[in-house]
Amino acid sequence: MSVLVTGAAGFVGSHVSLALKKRGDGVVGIDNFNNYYDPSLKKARKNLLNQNSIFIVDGDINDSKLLVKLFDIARFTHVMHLAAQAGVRYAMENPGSYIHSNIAGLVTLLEVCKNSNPQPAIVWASSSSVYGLNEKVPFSESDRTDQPASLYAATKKAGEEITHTYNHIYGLSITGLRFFTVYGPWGRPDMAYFSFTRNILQGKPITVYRGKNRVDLARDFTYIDDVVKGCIGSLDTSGKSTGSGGKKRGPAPYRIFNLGNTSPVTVPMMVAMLEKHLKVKAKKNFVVMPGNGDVPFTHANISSARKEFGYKPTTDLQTGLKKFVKWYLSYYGYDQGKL
Ligand SMILES: NC(=O)c1ccc[n+]([C@@H]2O[C@H](COP(=O)([O-])OP(=O)(O)OC[C@H]3O[C@@H](n4cnc5c(N)ncnc54)[C@H](O)[C@@H]3O)[C@@H](O)[C@H]2O)c1
Ligand SMILES: O=C(O)[C@H]1O[C@H](OP(=O)(O)OP(=O)(O)OC[C@H]2O[C@@H](n3ccc(=O)[nH]c3=O)[C@H](O)[C@@H]2O)[C@H](O)[C@@H](O)[C@H]1O
Repeated sequence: MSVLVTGAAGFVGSHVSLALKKRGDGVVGIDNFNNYYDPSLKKARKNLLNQNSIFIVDGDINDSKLLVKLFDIARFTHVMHLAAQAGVRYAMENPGSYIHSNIAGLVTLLEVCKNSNPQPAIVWASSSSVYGLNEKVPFSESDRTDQPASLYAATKKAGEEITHTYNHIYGLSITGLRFFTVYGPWGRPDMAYFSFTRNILQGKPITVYRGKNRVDLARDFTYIDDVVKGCIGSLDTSGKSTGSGGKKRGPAPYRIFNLGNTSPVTVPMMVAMLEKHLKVKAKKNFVVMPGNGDVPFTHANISSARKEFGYKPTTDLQTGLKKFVKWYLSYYGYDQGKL
């Protein structure tokens, strides 16, 4: 297959690009290298991809002319759409960036896909955050998703509805993947496991959020290699888009899958694992979860993805964090000035 990976200099995008290339697929990346977190980490991921003969175009998914050019040259059969403004809490600081990338950028990309020939099949990243404050766990794809707790979640939910209309009207094959708190080597510095590691090594305190009545928060942390397998399984089973030149010729698949780990771990337990691997005790400040878009827990039911493409996560949090810490120390050393 010939795949356009958007957000290829990002955490998940860089891993998926490398895995696709490794098995022989054609891969072209696009990323705008924004400074939501340290762009030098994105550049380092780009260098790694370049060394593996993957080219990343420096551009924005809102640039339709650039996208049309890329589609004309590469005639993509698939799009792995991972470019987005991620992060739950940052939405209160910079709401516009979520609209720019997750809504406007998505529509620009879909418009270009709808008009191209061949019309690609699209697999894109939604989020576990669409389950909002649902209390029934594990979360299944058919559960309600109309009560988002953050603007980030609202834009991902909107993405699910927007992609549905492009499937319905133009016959685009669409697969939305609800990732659950993905972690691992080359990860995102804004995420808790990563920023906690940095602070612990620097001897700085970490803030651990808790629910009311001191209830611990929990996440269905999912290791990057498992998520990559899920992305590739989705691409391989995505079927064909059934339109061309903007005209639908028949029904195309519209699918949504949870890609989680099915074994939630509390945040204090995650911190204890980091302490063990770093061999340093954390200075923990427990704070009641501020009303900033966080949800108390996540837990995926993954039976749909298992049935459809054999998705089966194999890395538990303890093992995955060990691999993350090993990477972190080799990348940053003990010179914490880089972050
Ligand atoms: N990592 C997780 O825990 C997690 C969980 C659920 C969903 N997701 C989703 O998975 C996808 C990948 O997440 P990630 O963790 O790799 O995040 P990331 O921030 O590392 O990667 C996203 C990349 O997209 C790029 N980008 C953002 N806006 C762009 C635009 N307008 N044009 C071009 N490039 C743009 C960024 O520069 C970044 O490199 C995102 O859609 C995210 O919302 C991630
Ligand atoms: O699956 C998703 O859909 C989302 O996954 C991820 O969000 P979250 O699960 O919120 O990850 P993350 O920030 O690492 O916080 C982890 C835990 O640490 C707690 N947390 C966080 C920060 C802090 O300072 N203290 C703290 O206790 C915090 O309360 C939480 O309980 C992605 O970032 C996001 O892009 C989105 O896609």
